[in-house]
Amino acid sequence: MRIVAFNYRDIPNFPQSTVHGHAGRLVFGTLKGRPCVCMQGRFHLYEGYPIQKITMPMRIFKLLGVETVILTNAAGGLNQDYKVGDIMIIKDHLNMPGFAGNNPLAGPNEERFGVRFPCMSDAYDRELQQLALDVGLELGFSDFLREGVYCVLGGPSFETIAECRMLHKLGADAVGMSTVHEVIVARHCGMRVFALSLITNKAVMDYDSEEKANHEEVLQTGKQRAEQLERLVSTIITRLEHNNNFA
Ligand SMILES: O=P(O)(O)O[C@H]1O[C@H](CO)[C@@H](O)[C@H]1O
Ligand code: HPA
Repeated sequence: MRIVAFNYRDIPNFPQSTVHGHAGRLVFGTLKGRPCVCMQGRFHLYEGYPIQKITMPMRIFKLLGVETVILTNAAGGLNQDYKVGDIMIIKDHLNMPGFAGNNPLAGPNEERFGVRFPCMSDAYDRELQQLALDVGLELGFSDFLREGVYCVLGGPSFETIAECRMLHKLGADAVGMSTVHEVIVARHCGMRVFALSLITNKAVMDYDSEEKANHEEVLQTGKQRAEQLERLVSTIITRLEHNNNFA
């Protein structure tokens, strides 16, 4: 397989990755014969970037002709049935920064990308969710494959116990600091979206608990499930309709 990779620092106006574990490269290649572009590292609000900068890659992908975006993230499990290592197909989201007016589409609307008031009730493509469930079953992943609601916060501090309890009551199954802004911009410009959370740690919900959320555990769980996540995503891609480019 031939790949061509660009360091983010060599791409004019591209943000830089500042998070440990994010390589900071844009990689072009083929996955099982399908052309794709892959971000090795994304951007977060807590890095200090304006929300429009965080999501700029989505519009670049649109201009490159990408039709389907596949997003993955690490997240803390709020749903008490979830275990560390579970993979959650995201079926919906809670956009907490958005409640406070921090939405990547705020400001003048870019009409060449999409409408002023885009619908978000269909943000996560239902056919792709079903495809992921089918592929998960085939691969023998059903025991650790879930479907749920992802909630984004600004970070970088992890949540307090009271915050975790509140988010769970509001209907969130997992919490993280990314993805939702990218989804909003990708949907605004009409790309299909599929997203997965790897439950890297359990959100602490109990004052008697000795557990503490930490980035090392997040990275470690990511490494442990990397191979299965790769198989799941690459098999999903092979089943996408022909001529469907993706990021
Ligand atoms: O959402 P991704 O980028 O996968 O990473 C998650 O893990 C980091 C915290 O450990 C935060 O960046 C959080 O958003
Ligand atoms: N909270 C927020 N973001 C996260 C977590 C968490 O517990 N785990 C990985 N990213």
